[in-house]
Amino acid sequence: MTNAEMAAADGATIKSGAFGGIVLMERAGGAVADAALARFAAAARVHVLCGPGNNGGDGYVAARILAGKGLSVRLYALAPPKPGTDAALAAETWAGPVGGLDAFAPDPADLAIDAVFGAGFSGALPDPVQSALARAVDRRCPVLAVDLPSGVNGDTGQGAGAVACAATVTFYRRKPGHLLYPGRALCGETIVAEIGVRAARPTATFENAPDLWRGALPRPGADTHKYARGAVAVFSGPRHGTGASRLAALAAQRAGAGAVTILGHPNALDIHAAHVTSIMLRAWGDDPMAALGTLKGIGAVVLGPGFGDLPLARSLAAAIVDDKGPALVLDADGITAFADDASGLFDAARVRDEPALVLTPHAGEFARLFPDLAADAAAGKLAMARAAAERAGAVVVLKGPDTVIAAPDGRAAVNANATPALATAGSGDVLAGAVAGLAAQGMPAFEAACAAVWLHGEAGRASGPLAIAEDLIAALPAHLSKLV
Ligand SMILES: NC(=O)C1=CN([C@@H]2O[C@H](COP(=O)(O)OP(=O)(O)OC[C@H]3O[C@@H](n4cnc5c(N)ncnc54)[C@H](O)[C@@H]3O)[C@@H](O)[C@H]2O)[C@@H](O)CC1
Ligand SMILES: Nc1ncnc2c1ncn2[C@@H]1O[C@H](COP(=O)(O)OP(=O)(O)O)[C@@H](O)[C@H]1O
Ligand SMILES: [K+]
Repeated sequence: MTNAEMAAADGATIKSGAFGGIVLMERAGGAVADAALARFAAAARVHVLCGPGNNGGDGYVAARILAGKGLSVRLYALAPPKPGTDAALAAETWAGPVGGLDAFAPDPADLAIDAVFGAGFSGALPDPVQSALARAVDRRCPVLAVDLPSGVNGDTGQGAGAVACAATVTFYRRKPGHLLYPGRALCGETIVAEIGVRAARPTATFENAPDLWRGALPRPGADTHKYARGAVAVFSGPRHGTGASRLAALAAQRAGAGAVTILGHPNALDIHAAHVTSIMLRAWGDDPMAALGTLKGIGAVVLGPGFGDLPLARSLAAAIVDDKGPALVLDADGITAFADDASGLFDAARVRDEPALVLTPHAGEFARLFPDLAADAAAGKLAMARAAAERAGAVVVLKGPDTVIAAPDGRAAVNANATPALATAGSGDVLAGAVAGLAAQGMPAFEAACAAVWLHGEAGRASGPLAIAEDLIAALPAHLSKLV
């Protein structure tokens, strides 16, 4: 849930009359105290740092409960809570002294509870907060964050001045800032406490996980045949650049596509012929555009990996999208080909009722295609991908350690199962092929992209830290077959 979605859920829960905000705050503070007792019961002292908002309110509650359990608790406030708020009510229940943040002097055997800022924070961390948090790090005192490490923006994961916490207790649902970097790394272990919030309405933001797309996975009927099981075409690069397209083609097969064809110049196909067996090869001869005539019956096309010829990539992609042809996964050179002007491609893509274009940029490619969106770094990766998807009429897979998948209808998922094992040449080609393989089997583009990103992450985990792209392909089916 984004901050706004969470605030709406909190508000709706309170408005429903079941219980007031102070009850939610008591439960939130109680969950923080539980986490402190479960993980840091041996702490010599517990230092609770409180801000002026409701995040601070949770801190006052936790401090009271922990003191009641016999722990040695000290409390420091950046500023008193605003009168009339739940936080002010919570602060009244704290009977002990309240120091300023400058009095906070932690030791390694202590625990610090960071209840300075949570979902309501934006902008830059005030100096006294930054220096207090830095003291905890310098003094090797573990920090337990309430909702978010102070300074981390719940919507973007950005957090200048925020420090790495041992654990973070958040409420009801994780926020994008718990999954997007650097926030994800700063949170440490993330604990989600229920506290009784009820969702106001369906949300559009998800952690990418099988529940989101399992129902759309292809399940071939008994009467299927190889073309009905999904036909994919992959455009080859030139003679000395065939590997990337082969990786994509193999990944499409391993994602279950029944018939995969590599299209290319005869020179390039000679090289492919020495490598592949069940993949079909089709030469385009002197007129590459004639290859488009062979796309009849094809469900999804991959264009871009190792392709090389940017003007040709541009012509082919534009023709496929203009003709309302098969789903098109545009990757690598296919994206770069539209760096100067993608508006025609996007106009054609937006005409479709259901998105049939999938763009799979890494950050550098994204900046080529959407320079204005990339320039507004403060907006964060989630907002960037959403804006790009809407503009392009495409599913946008903005890759990286925290890949975001966004659809033109506003849905977006943040992926959290990838490991650095995926940072290996050809890994993106495998992903592009897997998206096409699933899309060709009839999965809607957003679900196909989410599923492929997740399966790619699982394949990386299963293949160990030294995986190469070929290993990822081999590891795709095990994870897919567990889900169908
Ligand atoms: N009913 C609710 O809404 C619940 C809220 N909860 C807690 O409430 C938190 C959200 O509370 P709030 O909305 O009050 O927000 P926060 O407590 O996160 O922060 C808001 C306060 O910080 C100030 N602030 C924001 N940015 C600042 C900056 N750059 N420099 C200096 N001051 C800044 C604001 O003026 C405001 O006083 C959640 O993170 C969670 O911990 C929980 O108690 C559960 C229930
Ligand atoms: N540090 C990382 N942690 C997790 N996943 C990563 C990391 N770095 C890259 N990836 C993933 O690896 C893939 C790399 O794709 P790409 O940059 O297109 O590489 P290539 O062009 O070599 O195939 C993407 O799916 C990306 O999300
Ligand atoms: K906090």
